[in-house]
Amino acid sequence: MTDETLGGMSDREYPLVGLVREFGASEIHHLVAAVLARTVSTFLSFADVFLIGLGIDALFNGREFAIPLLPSAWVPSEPLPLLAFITGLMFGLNVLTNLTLFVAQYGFGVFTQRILHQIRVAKFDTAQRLELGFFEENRTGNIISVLNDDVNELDGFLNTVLSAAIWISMTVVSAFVYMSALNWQLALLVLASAPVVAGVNYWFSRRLEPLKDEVRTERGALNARLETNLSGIDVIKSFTAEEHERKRVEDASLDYFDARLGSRRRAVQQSPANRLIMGVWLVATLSLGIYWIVVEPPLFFSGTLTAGQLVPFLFYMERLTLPLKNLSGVIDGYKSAKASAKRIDGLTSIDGRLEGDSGDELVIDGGRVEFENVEFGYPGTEQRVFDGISFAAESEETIGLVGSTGAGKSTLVKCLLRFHEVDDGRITIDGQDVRNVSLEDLRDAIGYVNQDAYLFDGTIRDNIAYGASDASDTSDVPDERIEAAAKTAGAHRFVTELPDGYETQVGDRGTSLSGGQRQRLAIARAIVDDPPILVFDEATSHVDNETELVLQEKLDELTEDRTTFIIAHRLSTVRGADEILVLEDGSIAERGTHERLVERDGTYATLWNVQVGNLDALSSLGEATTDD
Ligand SMILES: Nc1ncnc2c1ncn2[C@@H]1O[C@H](COP(=O)(O)OP(=O)(O)OP(=O)(O)O)[C@@H](O)[C@H]1O
Repeated sequence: MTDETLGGMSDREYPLVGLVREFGASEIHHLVAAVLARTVSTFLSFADVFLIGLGIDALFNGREFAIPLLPSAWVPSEPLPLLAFITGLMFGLNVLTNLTLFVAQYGFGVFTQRILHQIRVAKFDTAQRLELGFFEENRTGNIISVLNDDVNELDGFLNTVLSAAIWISMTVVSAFVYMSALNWQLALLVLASAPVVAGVNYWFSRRLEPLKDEVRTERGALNARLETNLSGIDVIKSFTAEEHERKRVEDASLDYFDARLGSRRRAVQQSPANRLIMGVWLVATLSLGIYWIVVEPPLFFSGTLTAGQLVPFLFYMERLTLPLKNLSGVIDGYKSAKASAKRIDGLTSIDGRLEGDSGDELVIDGGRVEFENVEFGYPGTEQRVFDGISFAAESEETIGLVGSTGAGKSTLVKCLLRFHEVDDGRITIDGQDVRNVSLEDLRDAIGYVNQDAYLFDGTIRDNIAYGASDASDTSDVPDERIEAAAKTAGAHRFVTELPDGYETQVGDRGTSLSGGQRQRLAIARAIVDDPPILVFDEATSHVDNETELVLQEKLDELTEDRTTFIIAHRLSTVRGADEILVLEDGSIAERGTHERLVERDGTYATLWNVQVGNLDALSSLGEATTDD
C-alpha cells in the first residue's frame, strides 16, 4: 500500500452513512430534534407569503380569509382589524420560525460535535492499534491528515451541509404544499421541472465524486510532505536544501491546487445550470398565469386564478431557486464528506492489519526465549530477512546480536515483540508461542529500548513513569521507583544537575536533551517496570565510552537475572554476553562467547580487531562487506 491509497479503502458501500450510524446511534435524539425543528422552521417560513396572498384577496377581491385549523370566528371581517390580525399572525409566525431555527442549529451542533469527538478518539485508537508495518508504509502526515482534516471535513458536512440538505428538501416540499394550496394545476406544471433538475444534478454529482476523492488524496500527500519536511528541518538546513524542498512542497501544493480547482470548476457549473432551468420555468409560469387571469385558462388548465394566488405562487417559485442554487454546495459538501469518510473508514478496513488483543495469559517461568526455524520477509518485498533462523536464549542469559548494517538484527527483536508476524516457524517464551499470548502481556514482559530513544513532550519524570504498566497515570508512580530506574540507567546524576530535575520539560521528542541523555532516559523507562526480558537495540550507541563503562556495570547487575538481547555495533557492549550471534544474510553465521569467536578468527574476530584499532583487519572486512 502506498501513501496515496491510505484512504479510499473503506469496504462499506456508504461509508458516510456507516460512520454516522456507528458513532451517532447514542446521539440520535439530538439529530431527530434538530431535523424536526428544521422542518417546522422551514415550513413556517413559507407561511408569511401565503398569508399576504390571502390578505390581498380578502382585502381587495372580497374573498374569505380562511386558514385550515383556524376557526373562522377568530377572523375579523372589517378591513383594518383584519389587517391588524394578519400582521399579528405574521409576527407570531416569525418568532416561532426563528425559535425552531435556533433549536435546529443548536441540535445539529451538539450532534455534530459529540459524534466527531467519538470518531476522532475511536479512529486514533484504531490507528495506534494497527500493526507497525502500516506506519512504516504510510507517511505520518498522511495519517494525521485523515485523523484531522478528514474528521474536520465531516464537521462541515454534519453542521452545515446536512442542515442545508434538510432545509432544501423542506423548502421544496413546503413550496409545493403552499403552491398546491394556491393552484394545484400550476403546481403540477412546476413539478414537471423536477426530472430535468434531478437529471442535471445527478450528472454533476457523478462527475464530482472522483474529483473529490482526488482532492482528499492530494491534501493528504501535501500534509505528509509538510510534516516530513518539518520533522527533518535540521537535515534540510545542514544540506542547505531549502530551495529543493521548496520546489517539492510547491509540486505537492500544485497537485492539490489542480485537484481542488478541477472539482471547484465542476461544482460551480452546477449552480448556474440549476438557475437557468428554474428561470425558464418561472418566465413560462408567469406568462401562462397572466394570460390565465387576463384572458382565459390557457392550454389544458381550467377554473379561475386570481392575482392574490399568482403573486405568492411566483414568490414560491422564486424561493425554489434559492435551494437549487445551494444544491450544488450540498452535493459538493456531501461528496467531500464522502471522500473523507472513505479515508476515515479505510483506517479500520485494512484487512488483517489490526493487532488482535486476544490471547492467553503469558506465564513467565525464567524467561527462556526460543526462535524455531523463523522465516520472515517484509510484506511487499522480495527479500527474505530470515530463512529459517533458530537459537535459544536460556533464561537469564544475555544474547548479543551483531552483524553488518541491514543484517536483520532489529527485525529479529521486532518479531519477538510481534511488531511483525513471522511467516513461518515460531518464537516462544517459556514454551508459549508469542502469537498465542495476549499482546499486552507479551509487551509488558519485554523492556524495549530502540535506536531512536523517542521521548514524549513532557517532563523527565513523566517519560520514565510511562514505562510503568501497572499505573494508570504517570503521577501514580512513586518517586523512589523512578529514581531507582534512573540510577540504574545512569541518568540520575545528569537529571539532578538540571535546574528543574525530574520536572524538566524534555521538549518535543526530547529535543532539549543530548542523544546520550535521551538514551539513558529511554533505558530508565524500559526498566522501571522490572520486566523479565530486556531488549536493547543500539540503546547505548550515543553514550560516550566512559559513560558506557559506568552504565555497563549497572546494566550487568540489571541483566543478571533476566533474559536480555543486546544489539550493538560497538562490540565492547556485547563482550560480556553469554552468547553472541553474528547475523549474516538472514542466518546465524557465527555464535559463541566473545573469547571463542575471537579465537575462531571469523567475521566477529575481524570486526573486533578493527574496533580495537588493528587496521590491517579492515582489508578482510572489506572483502566480506563490499558490494559487488
Ligand atoms: N519496514 C521495512 N520494510 C521493508 N524492508 C525493511 C523494513 N525494515 C527493514 N527492512 C529491511 O530488512 C533488512 C533488515 O533490516 P534491520 O533493520 O533488521 O537491520 P539491522 O541489522 O538492524 O541494521 P542496522 O544495524 O543498520 O540497524 C534490511 O535489508 C532492511 O532494508
